[in-house]
Amino acid sequence: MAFQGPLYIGFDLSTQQLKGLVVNSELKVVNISKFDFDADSHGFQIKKGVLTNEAEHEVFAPVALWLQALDGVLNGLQKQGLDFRRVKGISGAGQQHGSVYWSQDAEGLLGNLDAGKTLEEQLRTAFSHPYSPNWQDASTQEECEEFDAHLGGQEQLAWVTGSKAHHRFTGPQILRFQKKYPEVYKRTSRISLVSSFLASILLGRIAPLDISDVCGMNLWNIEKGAYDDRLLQLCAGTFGVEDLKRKLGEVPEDGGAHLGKIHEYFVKRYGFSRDCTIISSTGDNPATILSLPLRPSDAMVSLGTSTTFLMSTPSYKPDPSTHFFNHPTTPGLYMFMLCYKNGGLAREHVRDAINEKLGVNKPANPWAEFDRVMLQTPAVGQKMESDLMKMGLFFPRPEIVPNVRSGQWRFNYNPEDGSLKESAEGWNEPFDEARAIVESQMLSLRLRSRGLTTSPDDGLPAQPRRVYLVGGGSKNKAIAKVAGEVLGGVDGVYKLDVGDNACALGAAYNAVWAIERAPAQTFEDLIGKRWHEEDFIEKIADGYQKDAFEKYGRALEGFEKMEAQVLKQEESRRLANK
Ligand SMILES: Nc1ncnc2c1ncn2[C@@H]1O[C@H](COP(=O)(O)OP(=O)(O)O)[C@@H](O)[C@H]1O
Ligand SMILES: O=C(CO)[C@@H](O)[C@H](O)COP(=O)(O)O
Repeated sequence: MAFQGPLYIGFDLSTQQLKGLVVNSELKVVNISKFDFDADSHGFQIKKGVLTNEAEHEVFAPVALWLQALDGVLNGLQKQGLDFRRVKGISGAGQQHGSVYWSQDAEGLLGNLDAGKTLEEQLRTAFSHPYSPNWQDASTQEECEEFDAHLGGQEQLAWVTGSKAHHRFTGPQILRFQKKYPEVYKRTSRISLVSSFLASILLGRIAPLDISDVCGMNLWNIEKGAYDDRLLQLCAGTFGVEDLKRKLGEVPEDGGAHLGKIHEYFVKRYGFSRDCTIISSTGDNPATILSLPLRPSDAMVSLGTSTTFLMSTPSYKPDPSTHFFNHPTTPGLYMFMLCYKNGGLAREHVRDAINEKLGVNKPANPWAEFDRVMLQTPAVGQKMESDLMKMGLFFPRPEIVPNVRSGQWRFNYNPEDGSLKESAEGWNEPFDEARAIVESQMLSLRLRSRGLTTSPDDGLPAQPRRVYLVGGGSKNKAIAKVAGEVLGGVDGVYKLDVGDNACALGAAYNAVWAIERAPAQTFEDLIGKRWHEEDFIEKIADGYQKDAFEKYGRALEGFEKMEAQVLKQEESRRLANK
């Protein structure tokens, strides 16, 4: 008879889909089920998982969509024959910063779910507001300015909360919500993050916020390990700090906290055991660093809808252009993060323009031409050393780092004399843009992470030891090749065997650790002992190559100047339009 040991589910509630991934105690993946929001949902006018109100730069997602998706994923696992009785623990990961506003009826409805109905059918009135502001939202410029000013400046806010104010961060979002919909805010009984929303549904009562994900709000004082009352005061306005504290609830210190047993709904409808434990759910990026025993010298690049760069580090060095979060499982460690809005969708724009120009219609692999053209294009578009370097910024959506409006900028840079000119002269559009967009994204990562990398060996420049690619784009070996040339990584560029499911895998590992750990055993220790590199990762590209790394080092100087010039131009434009 087959091994009948315990199983663990990790959910990933991201921008464009919900995934459920099942592992056993040996960390092997046994089932995956996916619900694609655009393709598989019904009744929502969403595009790429979200709705937009361009006039106010709002981006938001219908919460009911996620309820439909959760039943959808569980149905999918059931069809695959998963024996739900074996599932001992469930953890999850949610797209970061999004907030869910619960109505006064929420606790009653959650506690009395009827297994004969879908979640969507019975929880429609559990929300005081039907939408969750999405991380791509850019409607909170005014609120961000208030947050940054409140503690004396961006540096101070970054020092206290790990980040300066960002449009998508939940504190500025709640402040705007509270001002825009005061009556709804008043009627809101609780506020969840997307991660704790997911845990709440599984528990059948409102779950606490997670110790790492709470750092994505601009409200949590990382050093004190508590909400910062000054920031809560700003956020809550006339409604007061105590009311907001009640709405947000407690935050357990333990990222592997056992929140309680799964609700009867899931026992009756899907056949879960009553003994199945719900573990704290974290943010999608914190969960991603849990998909392997990451060392402080390694870097992860998540090529999802957003591009994120992640490191686990013992040093807390906050800066207005980066993010620090509490590590999701290990006190004393932090997660360093860079986050870009213009990741996968921006690359898709270039891909589609190339396919259109070439008259390629609905190809089996939509990335084939993008990859071919990118690999044929020389680094920074320089056919000869004496050519000018081509570089640009490609932002179909307003960007986070640097904080600029949507737009495209193309430049020519002369590394010999350091001169830089905004010009598309010599650019063969859209073909040169395939390499330029990937280089641009990678150069930005190298620029902003260099303070955290160290020299891996005598005589080698500071760089990551390994670069792990995860997320949808990690399937792409051409992108991996350019990533290695720009970022380095002496040990090479790797992808996880689970491909674009790293985030769900990290959540599942969190559940394994939370249930099976010995007293005081760390996540790294437990997962490290069970993790077999040869089974779980694949080297897909070389990392450090001296000549390429040095060339991109020269390009980096031009890139930094280019960003500064665009920011200056934009500032003048903004002032002129005031
Ligand atoms: N072969 C590929 N090459 C490059 N990018 C890809 C490829 N396959 C998928 N992607 C990108 O992956 C993105 C989705 O990534 P994923 O991690 O699944 O998304 P999410 O942000 O919802 O977690 C898509 O926007 C797409 O651009
Ligand atoms: O805003 C951030 C991180 O700060 C995003 O990374 C979101 O967490 C959404 O991620 P994906 O859906 O792209 O995985």
